[in-house]
Amino acid sequence: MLIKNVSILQSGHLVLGQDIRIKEGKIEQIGPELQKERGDEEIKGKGKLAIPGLVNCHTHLAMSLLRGYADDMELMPWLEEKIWPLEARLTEEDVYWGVKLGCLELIRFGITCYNDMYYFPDVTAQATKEMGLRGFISGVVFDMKPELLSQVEPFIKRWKDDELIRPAVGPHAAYTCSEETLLRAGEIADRHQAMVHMHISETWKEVDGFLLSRGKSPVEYLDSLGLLNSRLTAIHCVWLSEEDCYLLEKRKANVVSCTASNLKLASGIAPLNTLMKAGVNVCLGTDSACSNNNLSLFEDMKVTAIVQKNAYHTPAAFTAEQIWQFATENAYRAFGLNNGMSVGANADLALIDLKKPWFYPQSNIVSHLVYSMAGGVDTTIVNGRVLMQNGIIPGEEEILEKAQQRFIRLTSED
Ligand SMILES: C[C@H]1O[C@@H](n2cnc3c(N)ncnc32)[C@H](O)[C@@H]1O
Ligand SMILES: [Zn+2]
Repeated sequence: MLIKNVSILQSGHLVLGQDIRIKEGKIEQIGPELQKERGDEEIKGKGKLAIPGLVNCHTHLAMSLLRGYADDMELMPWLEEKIWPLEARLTEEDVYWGVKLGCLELIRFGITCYNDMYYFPDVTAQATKEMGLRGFISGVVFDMKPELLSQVEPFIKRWKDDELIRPAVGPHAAYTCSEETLLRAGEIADRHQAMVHMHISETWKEVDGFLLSRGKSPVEYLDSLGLLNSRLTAIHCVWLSEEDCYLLEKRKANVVSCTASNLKLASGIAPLNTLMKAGVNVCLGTDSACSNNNLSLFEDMKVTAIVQKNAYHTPAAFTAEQIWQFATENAYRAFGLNNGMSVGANADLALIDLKKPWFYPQSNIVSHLVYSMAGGVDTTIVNGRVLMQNGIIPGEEEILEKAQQRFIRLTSED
């Protein structure tokens, strides 16, 4: 495949007139006027910017079915009164179509890889594979459904050799898993060198509860169980002490901020500047479409930037370049992905139409991507396969209809 005459970013500057050759899922060559080889499919890149795909580092993709279902509530009543009762009725088919609906949205926002935690992880993995995205999929584990713990290792074994799916372990949170469950989840992950995906210190009530009952913050408690390491994605981390930040750095854990979701649930604002100063690898996730309520990292990049500036009382707290790194390079580091606009990297790319008013005047493009971007991308490619071209995703109509039907079935008993 040859993407012709496209613009790319080099050290933040726009370089026009580049061709990108993709072979066997990798970027093989980048440069001006590459020769078309026989059988090369050609994609017209004129007027477009090619970016390395974004990574959404925290999702519950199937919850796209519940968009708009429970707004304007705090986390625990939201979970206990609305979400968990409804999830008790979820079937595999609901998850299948919910994930596909979520994949459509990821593709439209130039996200080529995502980190998910949910029920029926085999179904999530299967639907993701059919949609063509790269996914780190964790089977959720908590004590409300004790059978989940024994299901996670067989799930990892079934998917561990897949090209695009990386199975992982998702202990839901320290407040929903016993010490025993957390230790078992950690052992399974260690045995398979799998990632661990966990909600940590999301609300003040959670942290306060741990300080009172154990005399430790959730981060300190999880460290005492050996769960903090470079294979951990610590989601939310809103209520951290400075000591927590340094401990996360010492253990090389990755922190994923879900700024919009945290704001919408009124959970608070994560101390990202303090984490950055401590040297922690910070990434971004949307959380689910039921608490965000979309899966756009462009929106989360902007919200994160402007909220952090206010939290630290200075617009200098974060630059557009730093925020852009959260959604790209930092995420690639967290998941060990060889992504980027370079030869040999995974051909996980998105093309963005630059002929839009929000990209003019064409000056500081990274600033435009973080602060001005509206709408979605034009074309999305994962592992060298085109998932959307010029805004068209094959099969989209059916997925939208099926998602509507599943939602009606799910909520008919409410
Ligand atoms: C995987 C499990 O996590 C729940 N879930 C969804 N969003 C959040 C959140 N912000 N915090 C904690 N749990 C959440 C899902 O509803 C599901 O029960
Ligand atoms: Zn979550």
